[in-house]
Amino acid sequence: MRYISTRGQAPALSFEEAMLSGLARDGGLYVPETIPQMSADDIRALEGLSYEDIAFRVVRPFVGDGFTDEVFADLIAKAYAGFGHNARAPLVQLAPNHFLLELFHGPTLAFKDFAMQLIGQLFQEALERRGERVTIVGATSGDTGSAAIEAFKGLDNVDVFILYPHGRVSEVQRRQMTTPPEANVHALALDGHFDDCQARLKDMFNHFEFRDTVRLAGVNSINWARVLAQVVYYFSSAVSLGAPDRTVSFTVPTGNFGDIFAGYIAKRMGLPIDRLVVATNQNDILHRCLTSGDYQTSEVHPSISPSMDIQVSSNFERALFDAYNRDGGAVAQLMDELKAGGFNVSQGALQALREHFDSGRVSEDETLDTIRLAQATMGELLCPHSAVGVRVAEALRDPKTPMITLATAHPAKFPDAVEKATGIRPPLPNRMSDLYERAERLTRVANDLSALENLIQERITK
Ligand SMILES: Cc1ncc(COP(=O)(O)O)c(C=O)c1O
Ligand SMILES: N[C@@H](CCOP(=O)(O)O)C(=O)O
Repeated sequence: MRYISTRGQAPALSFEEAMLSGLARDGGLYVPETIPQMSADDIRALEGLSYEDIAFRVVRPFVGDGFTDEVFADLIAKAYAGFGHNARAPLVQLAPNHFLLELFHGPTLAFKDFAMQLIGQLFQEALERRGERVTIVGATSGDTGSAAIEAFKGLDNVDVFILYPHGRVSEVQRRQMTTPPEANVHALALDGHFDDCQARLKDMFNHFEFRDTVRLAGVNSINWARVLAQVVYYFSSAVSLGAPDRTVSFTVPTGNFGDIFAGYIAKRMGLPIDRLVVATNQNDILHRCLTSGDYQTSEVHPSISPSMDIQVSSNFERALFDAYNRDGGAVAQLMDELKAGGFNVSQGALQALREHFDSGRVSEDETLDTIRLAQATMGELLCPHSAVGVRVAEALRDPKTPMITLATAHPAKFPDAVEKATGIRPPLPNRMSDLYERAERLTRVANDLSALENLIQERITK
């Protein structure tokens, strides 16, 4: 299995090389050259298997021979052992034919743990075998950062630097990043918003001297392994509702487009998915683009679903690559236009995107109202991101097709919004109930590439 860049100029890599590299050297994102297929019988055979066994069967064909079957199965087992629910990703029924996929039972209470716990294991195994060390730099609007720190803290062959937008993440998210005492963890509070963090991260990848000196690696969803690990719960949930003999749809609270792109990969592999619905908050560039074809960035407006306060949606590039018939030159040109503010998707490509994706946008008041209603009518406490998903799903779903809405974070990560809507302040699980008493450690940083690079080089634990 080889991986190629969405901009068509970087060399093709193996799974392990693509995982350890992160961004391709032409600025593009790695995608598999071909998508492995699962037949209806292959999918039917997943019924009744554990989450770990499903993960093995879904992910294994993408990985190639870098890991033996035995080692790979062992790494999957270790990745999910710390989850607080036996099913790992349980389904809860919200209404007739509307289900909530709870993805917040991992160690940091957000869906990011599904991928981050697995790639933490894969990185460790690959780095030890190669005798290498890496510097991970991540950009976060709150959840990727905490999940990455949890997965990589204390490892000898990794330093992990997380850039988060100062003042724009929830207190729980910030404390999850700033309280781990391990010396290889560095929480950097950047003056700017998430898009600035992500842009500086990409600048570091495109600055080859720095990239090679620190042996830069990325664990954002620019890393293909992150997206791949998220494909699994599309299979596990659809199968438990009757796939492949029953078609389902998904609604996904969306920011960087990584999670919903994983659903698209599941569909391309053969999972019978009807619609993939993009649900955005007031930062609605994806909804505007899927509606009009116009992908124009504008100011980021802080919201009560802060993890989705994103305007430059990184993985949309992967979807565009397919929509433009895998023409890397066309994608590179769009990404150049994006630097000047935006681009227009061609009619053909827009039609190709609409074959799979629908979209909806939710205001702040509607988000609060949905949290309130879900609690009042179903006793279900939703985090604001999940509420955005539920609202859009209810508006757009076809009552005859089961709709699965992804619940991407635990309500206790966003207690202010949940309390405002319901009067209930959701408590943190026992294992992190002392989070507010732990000492914090962070560094304020300017939105300045060379200052950031210098700081990282000084801080790397040798
Ligand atoms: C809780 C939560 N929901 C939804 C999203 C959006 O996911 P994606 O960026 O993969 O579209 C994020 C951030 O990524 C998140 O942290
Ligand atoms: N919402 C994310 C933003 C980064 O997304 P990623 O999936 O590309 O890592 C976050 O919580 O950090």
